[in-house]
Amino acid sequence: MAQQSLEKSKIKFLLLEGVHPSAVETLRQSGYENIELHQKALPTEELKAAIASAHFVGIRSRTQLTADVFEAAQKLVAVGCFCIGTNQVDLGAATERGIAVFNAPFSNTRSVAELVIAEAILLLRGVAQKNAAAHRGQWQKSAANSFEIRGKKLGIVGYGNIGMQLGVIAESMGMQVLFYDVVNKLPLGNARQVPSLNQLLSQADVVSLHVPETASTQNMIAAEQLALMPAGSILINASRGTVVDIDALATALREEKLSGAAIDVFPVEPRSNDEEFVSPLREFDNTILTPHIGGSTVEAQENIGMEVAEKLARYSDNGTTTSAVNMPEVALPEHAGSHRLLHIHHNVPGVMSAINTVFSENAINVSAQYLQTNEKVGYVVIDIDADYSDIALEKLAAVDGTIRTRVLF
Ligand SMILES: NC(=O)C1=CN([C@@H]2O[C@H](COP(=O)(O)OP(=O)(O)OC[C@H]3O[C@@H](n4cnc5c(N)ncnc54)[C@H](O)[C@@H]3O)[C@@H](O)[C@H]2O)C=CC1
Ligand SMILES: O=C(O)C(=O)COP(=O)(O)O
Repeated sequence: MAQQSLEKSKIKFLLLEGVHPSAVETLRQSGYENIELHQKALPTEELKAAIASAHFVGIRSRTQLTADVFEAAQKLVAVGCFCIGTNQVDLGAATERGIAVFNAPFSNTRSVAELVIAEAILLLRGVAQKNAAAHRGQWQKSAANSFEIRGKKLGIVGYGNIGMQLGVIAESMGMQVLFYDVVNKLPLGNARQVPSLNQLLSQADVVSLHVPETASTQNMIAAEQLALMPAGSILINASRGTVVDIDALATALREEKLSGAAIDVFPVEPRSNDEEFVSPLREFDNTILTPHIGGSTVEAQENIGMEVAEKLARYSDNGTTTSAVNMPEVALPEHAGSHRLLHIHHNVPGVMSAINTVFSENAINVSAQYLQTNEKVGYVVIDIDADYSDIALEKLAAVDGTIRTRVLF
């Protein structure tokens, strides 16, 4: 597919799921006015209709961008996930179509870590069930089974940006921090990496999950793993709903194996605030259930809005892919005075030499060239004299292995 440079007024941004107004403000400051905003995720058919004319789409965790949806999105250049997780996007399908996907890898980590600390304190004090009882008129003043977090062991599964931040805060409050991760990680403070999930589960008073949704994390915590946890321990999940077998967790709570749980993400989540929340966990007073709000703070959403909108605007303006999750990363200078060709191709032998032949055979002078590849895709950016960009775009689009070309004026 070859795309001509468009005037900014013609470039359409479709922003879904109530992304923060800071995103709109950032896009406007970059000169983009054609912005369609929706406060909710759209049902699939409406999504396909809206995305058909969009060059950029902004989503959060709810909107599923499947291959089928991408098929309807023939003009789409890039996706902005205004969140951390990108599991809701079929990244393979996006890459095959040369659609860059961006996210906000840091902006809501602190919000998640703070929520987890709060939940650990509330659950160790039995506040969830005492609060529920008080709402029913029962007065449960007692110190039985009520503990400080100081000195307790926190087991973090997935020691990435959130897990590490959580560990630092927990340690400053006197907790001992253990973590399990598939990668060897530098432990911050006095945290200690343990070699297996089972070792972590068998000794932690509080287990908190911070892994992404992948095949390896699917039902990572099921009956067998719950059985390893010490009696009276606590499970917190603010990662993805697929990581915990929710029926097994319900059984562990019913059998009073765990003294409580805090769950923010669910295998099936309501599509909007108007839909009923259905879960086997609703019956348990000692379980804090939150509607996927780990990253939903004013601070996080405002920062995410600016961060992801800036990435989309930069990619639109000059082709920069810094921090794209599915494309080779290229940080580009401005290209005043020249036209810029962007070429995304399958990373197979012969494509670069065919591209260079286009310029040598047509006597087109290249003023700058930038290339990055990952195992699947190559991304080359070529600045040339304005007079030659039409012919170069046409010839580049015909090179074998081309996924997408675009020219920027
Ligand atoms: N509840 C909410 O609102 C939010 C939920 N999240 C979720 O939290 C997840 C984690 O976020 P970050 O810490 O920023 O991600 P990250 O990518 O920085 O860290 C994830 C860590 O998990 C590890 N990991 C991956 N597979 C593993 C496995 N099978 N076993 C053990 N460790 C494994 C990785 O090596 C990495 O260290 C996100 O992917 C997202 O799904 C993120 C933000 C808000
Ligand atoms: O950042 C993430 O991965 C989250 O889960 C937050 O999702 P949200 O933007 O609140 O739909």
